[in-house]
Amino acid sequence: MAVPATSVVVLDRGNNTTCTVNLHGATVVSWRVNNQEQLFVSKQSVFDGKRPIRGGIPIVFPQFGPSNTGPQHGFARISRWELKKPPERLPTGDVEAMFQLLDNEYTRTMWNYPFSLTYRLILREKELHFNISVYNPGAETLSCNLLLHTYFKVPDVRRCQITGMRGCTYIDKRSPIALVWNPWLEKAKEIPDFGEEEFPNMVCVESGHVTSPIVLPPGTVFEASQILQVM
Ligand SMILES: O=P(O)(O)OC[C@H]1O[C@H](O)[C@H](O)[C@@H](O)[C@@H]1O
Repeated sequence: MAVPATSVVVLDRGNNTTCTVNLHGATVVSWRVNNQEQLFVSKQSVFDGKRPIRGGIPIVFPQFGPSNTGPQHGFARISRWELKKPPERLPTGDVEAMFQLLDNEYTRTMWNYPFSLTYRLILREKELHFNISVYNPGAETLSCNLLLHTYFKVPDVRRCQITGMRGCTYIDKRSPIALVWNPWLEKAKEIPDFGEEEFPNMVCVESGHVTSPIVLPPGTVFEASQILQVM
């Protein structure tokens, strides 16, 4: 049986509140709350099961940025993930699903370590909860980055305010926990899977562990979580 290049899993909470996950990268490609889309996906994004999806929430692992041995931002966003637990309604009415990525021949060519990544999503009435964990089942210590590269859909980035950064040191490009990115016009022109007229409609607020590596001794797990909420 032919396996489709990309396929999606939908968490449906009712009341036009849904979350759609593409198994290519376990990329959340849509989050609708009362039918209002919250995430940006470029019209130029290519769904060929090879390239990363340009938008939604790609998962950056095992490294942020370029690498000598593998693709930019790692292979998790271009690997096909398994659906570990299909969407299930919880007693609260919320909907939960789980995804998993294990090391395989392909990942071993770029990063020769065993690992298990587990991604758990819970869709609530106005919130989306993310839990992601990296487990090291091997005998060697692992060192990696992990980040959720969230592309928010906004009416006009030039009129956007991102709060909660007060007191943070501003470093152009990187910070240990949160990164804000928009290509703006010139860079947008250079990105093949991004329309140059689209930059006002998105802003990435990325949370993760990128400036220093996550160090995982054998048999240990690193867990991170993120909650998105519509006010
Ligand atoms: O084009 P990509 O590989 O998806 O990377 C998109 C962007 O990701 C991050 O936000 C980096 O800080 C940017 O430098 C990079 O351009």
